[in-house]
Amino acid sequence: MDRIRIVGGKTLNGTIPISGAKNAALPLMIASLLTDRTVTLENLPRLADVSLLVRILSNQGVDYSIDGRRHGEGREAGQTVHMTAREIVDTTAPYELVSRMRASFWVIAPLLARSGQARVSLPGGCAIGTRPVDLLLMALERLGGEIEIEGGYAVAKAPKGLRGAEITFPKVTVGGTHVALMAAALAEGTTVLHNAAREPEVVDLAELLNKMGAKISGAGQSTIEIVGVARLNGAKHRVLPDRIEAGTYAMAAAMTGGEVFLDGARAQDFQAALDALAQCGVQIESNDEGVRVARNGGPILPLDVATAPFPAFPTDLQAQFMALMTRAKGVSRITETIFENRFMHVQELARFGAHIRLEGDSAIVEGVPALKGAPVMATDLRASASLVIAALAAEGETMIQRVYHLDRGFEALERKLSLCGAEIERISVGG
Ligand SMILES: CC(=O)N[C@H]1[C@@H](OP(=O)(O)OP(=O)(O)OC[C@H]2O[C@@H](n3ccc(=O)[nH]c3=O)[C@H](O)[C@@H]2O)O[C@H](CO)[C@@H](O)[C@@H]1O
Ligand SMILES: C=C(OP(=O)(O)O)C(=O)O
Repeated sequence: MDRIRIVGGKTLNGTIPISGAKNAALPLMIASLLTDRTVTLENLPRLADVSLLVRILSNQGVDYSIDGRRHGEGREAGQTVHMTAREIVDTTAPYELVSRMRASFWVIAPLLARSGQARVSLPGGCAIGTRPVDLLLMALERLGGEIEIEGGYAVAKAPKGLRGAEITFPKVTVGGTHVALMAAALAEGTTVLHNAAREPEVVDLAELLNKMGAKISGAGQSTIEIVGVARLNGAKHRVLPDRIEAGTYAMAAAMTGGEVFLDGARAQDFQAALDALAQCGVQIESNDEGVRVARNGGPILPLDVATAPFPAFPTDLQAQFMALMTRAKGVSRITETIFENRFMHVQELARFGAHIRLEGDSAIVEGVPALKGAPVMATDLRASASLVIAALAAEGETMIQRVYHLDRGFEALERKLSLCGAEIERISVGG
């Protein structure tokens, strides 16, 4: 199992190319099941989750080819994938694969919409809470799906096809919104989603679906209207830049000091996080090309933040921000409102000498003058990123174990950071 070794204390300076977003790439790939024509996705990140989803989709009948390799000056070019599901050969998505990744459960929507049936294992994913799928199933049932849970699988049928409906989500759900968009795109009649997720990844999926011939309006707002169509076509689409990757490197640069340009990042996609950094004393500038983040000498100021659905501060940057606050000049309170168990990083950050105590859904972080390197263990994807950020600023050596969590969502992390001056290497253990 690989480990990552970091010797802290170097400032970060340079340019970091931002990859395509994992959380956009996954639903975009799944949308290829909705048509017998070719869906081409550019700027696909090289991530473990993407490879796993390719395996799941190919079981279901998606033929794929991938091209595009690294080019020029150390920049990532992203990959281009062509996906064609001429026919659905298997409407089952098995436990062995779906239990490893939350988003793969979303295949239930295109399978049901296109084939009238689906049998999909209940999902897995990061251990950050119970993560039920009741709202996803509620949306499909509102559209006419009949669903039972049998042997750990959601077994869905739509013998009379799907039909448009009014769907009100009692809670904002990204996955629920993705599933409803895909199913409603091929339903008969009009669907209106109320209290839909407004995340940029939802907008990206709606854009692809519209290029495929869907009639979706309002994506990015709380109310989305979908006029169903009988069939969808192929299309070409570029995966949007990863706002969580960009936010993570912004926090890394804020932590170490220095100046980093996040090449390709779109400030509007993570404005709440950039605003928080600005309040912590970090200089932020953005333009059409990307976002510049700098902290030259001044202290890190403490700040209270609470996670909430977009456009508020994202839960996927909570752990990274907590790492930054461990070095702030004062006390900050970080409140997690999305997932009930997303504080696994607290006990690992304590190994660096951080002072953090939990009070219900909040972490109270008392900044310390210095962190010290330590052996630590990654517990989930974004928690792992928080350990990298702490290690970059800690005195001495840190060894991070279980880095397969990082490989789910950060493309070429060591390379991107070392090109900016970090002392970081991957140690492959056992070949
Ligand atoms: C692959 C992907 O895009 N993952 C993201 C997606 O996850 P995901 O789509 O799983 O997250 P949701 O937005 O659905 O979850 C939000 C909240 O709703 C709850 N809920 C959700 C569905 C449901 O049927 N019932 C229910 O109660 C969840 O437990 C959670 O408390 O959005 C999360 C919130 O921004 C991010 O942290 C994840 O990185
Ligand atoms: C929680 C995450 O991913 P997933 O929903 O795939 O578990 C994440 O991207 O931070």
